[in-house]
Amino acid sequence: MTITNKSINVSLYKGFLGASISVNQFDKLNRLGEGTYGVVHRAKDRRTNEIVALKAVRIFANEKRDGIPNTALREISLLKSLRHRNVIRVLEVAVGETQLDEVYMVMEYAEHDLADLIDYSQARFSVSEVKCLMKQLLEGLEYIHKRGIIHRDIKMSNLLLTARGILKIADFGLARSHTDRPMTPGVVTIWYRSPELLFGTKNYTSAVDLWSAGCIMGELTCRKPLLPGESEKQQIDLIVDLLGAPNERIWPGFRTLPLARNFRLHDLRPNTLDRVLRGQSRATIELVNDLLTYDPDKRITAKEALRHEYFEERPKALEPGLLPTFPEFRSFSNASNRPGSNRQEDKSDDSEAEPSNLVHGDKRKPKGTYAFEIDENELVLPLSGHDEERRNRKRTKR
Ligand SMILES: Nc1ncnc2c1ncn2[C@@H]1O[C@H](COP(=O)(O)OP(=O)(O)OP(=O)(O)O)[C@@H](O)[C@H]1O
Repeated sequence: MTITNKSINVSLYKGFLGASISVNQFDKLNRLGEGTYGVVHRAKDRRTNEIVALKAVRIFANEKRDGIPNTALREISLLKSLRHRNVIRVLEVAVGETQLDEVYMVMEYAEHDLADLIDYSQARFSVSEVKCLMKQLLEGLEYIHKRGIIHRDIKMSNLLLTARGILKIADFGLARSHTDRPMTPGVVTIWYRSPELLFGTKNYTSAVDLWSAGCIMGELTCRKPLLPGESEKQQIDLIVDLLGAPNERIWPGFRTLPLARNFRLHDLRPNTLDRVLRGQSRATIELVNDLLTYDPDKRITAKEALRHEYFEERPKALEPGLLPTFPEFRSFSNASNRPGSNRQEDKSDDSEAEPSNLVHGDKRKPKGTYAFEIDENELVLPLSGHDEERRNRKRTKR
């Protein structure tokens, strides 16, 4: 179904969304977070006692009059059609008891998002753990790209992680089926934004998600954001510092991009990725480089990346079930702050046989004591020193 209008009437959306149930079937437990398109709660399904994530789909006042905005419908219908282990599953759609324009997405629940794990638990992933996460991210991307869907907002906070180590790509609020129509630039969070978007292209492809994946891989590997720009200009400067300047030779057509003229790029800068990733294997540096290729047409695809030597060489990707768990984070996901994880420091020689610092299965108690109960509603905990970085990380579309 193609949606062309700004919104769709309530009378139509029921058929569009399929059968829906009342939101009263769910007990809200705690607030997980809030994105541009709505508040997300952890909730219990009264019928089954299953824990789910309940996302209220925000309907902006100006759109409310006409029914459900097509951005919401787009996300819901897209997600409902997707079935992949690494893509968050929409289980069903719930509506308000009396108001039909209150729409909630009932999603499978994932305990963490990677932004929180990095910011609050200061999770330090070993090589085989990073490989495990990257493999899952690329598998999810391969799946959606094969279906003509571009996510466009791949970032740490949109990568959820279940207690069983399964990475789930979430938040398709900005996703859109890939067509030949020009699309609006400026939609990927700036740290993970591809150069073609920064230079104002209107005809971008699924390659934008692979650039973001390169930034994620670099960040997980270096344990700090690779390109934490504060503005488009600074973002481009950081990219040029890291990779050297783009030019017509390595990126044919670059000069014709709408904003390319606005930037003075110094041609002689070398690519410094190997310096930034010092100590990593050649294959690691090569794959990040392939993902961070200026020319989107030459950028590696998800399918190709999965066949890269990086995944062949040792240490191999860990099985998801062997990823560390962060038990004290459970049920707190996305509260204002959280205690640290019970992971030990990464001693890491990345032995694939016995992954370090893991809390397999987990019977161990988290270190430290916490002055609150697990199922508290709307937890508000003290803020940590990571808040500035978190604010930036969470900062989104401009
Ligand atoms: N299925 C889920 N299970 C657990 N937590 C979730 C789930 N979906 C979303 N969340 C949490 O809720 C937060 C808000 O999610 P949402 O997708 O609405 O916005 P966002 O990605 O943070 O921001 P934006 O939509 O503006 O890019 C996420 O950061 C995530 O931690």
